[in-house]
Amino acid sequence: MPGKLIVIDGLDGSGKSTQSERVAKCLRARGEQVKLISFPDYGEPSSALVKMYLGGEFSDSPNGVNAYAASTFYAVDRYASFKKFWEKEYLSGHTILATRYVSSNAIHQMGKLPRNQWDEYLKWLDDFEYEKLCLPRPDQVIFLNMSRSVADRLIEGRYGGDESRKDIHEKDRAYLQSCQETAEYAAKAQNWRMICCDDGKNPLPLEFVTERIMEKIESRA
Ligand SMILES: Cc1cn([C@H]2C[C@H](O)[C@@H](COP(=O)(O)OP(=O)(O)O)O2)c(=O)[nH]c1=O
Repeated sequence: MPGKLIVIDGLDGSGKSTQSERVAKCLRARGEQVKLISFPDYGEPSSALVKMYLGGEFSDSPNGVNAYAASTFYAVDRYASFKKFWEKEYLSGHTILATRYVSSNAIHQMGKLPRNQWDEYLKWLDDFEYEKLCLPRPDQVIFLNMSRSVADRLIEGRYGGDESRKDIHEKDRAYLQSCQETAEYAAKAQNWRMICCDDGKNPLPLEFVTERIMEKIESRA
């Protein structure tokens, strides 16, 4: 029997990786066999097109690469990761905890399209990644919701003010702002669980957010 696939997603700078590691620890402490995966899979050659895109080799602006083209770069990277690194564990009942997944395409690519094409895009994405590529559907998507201003500060801290280290998404504030809107739209359409991660000024304590995530995971059934 396949295991569980739980996705932790969120906007850039929302603390996904930190929380995924903390949640993996909690699940392991409960005796679950957990494999932690993360997308893009930067350490693997399958992420080459994603790196070219984020590095600005196709265009300086996210909008210079259309939503469908960019989505396929990420989807192919996911496919390679699934086949090489977690298909067996997933099929033999392990819990797979993914930092970002198909949901990230909805959040970060859909906004390149006019709003009246968002439903069509979500339908295409679902069909392409889950039906055609046969990637497993998540049992649960948990979205870490962090105000743009707080996330921006965390991103700045990460790069120490060095603009050149940011990818084309991180450099574009208007684009990042539009991702908040697409995330809220997709979360509603696809029944993601939203967790608020800041008090409007500062991030909430890590332990508090981890507890909220664990509550969502436990109340899944
Ligand atoms: C996994 C994934 C990421 N993305 C975007 C989100 C990010 O802006 C960018 C790189 O992801 P990531 O390195 O996770 O960004 P960060 O560490 O800043 O949170 O790629 C997609 O557009 N589609 C996807 O499927």
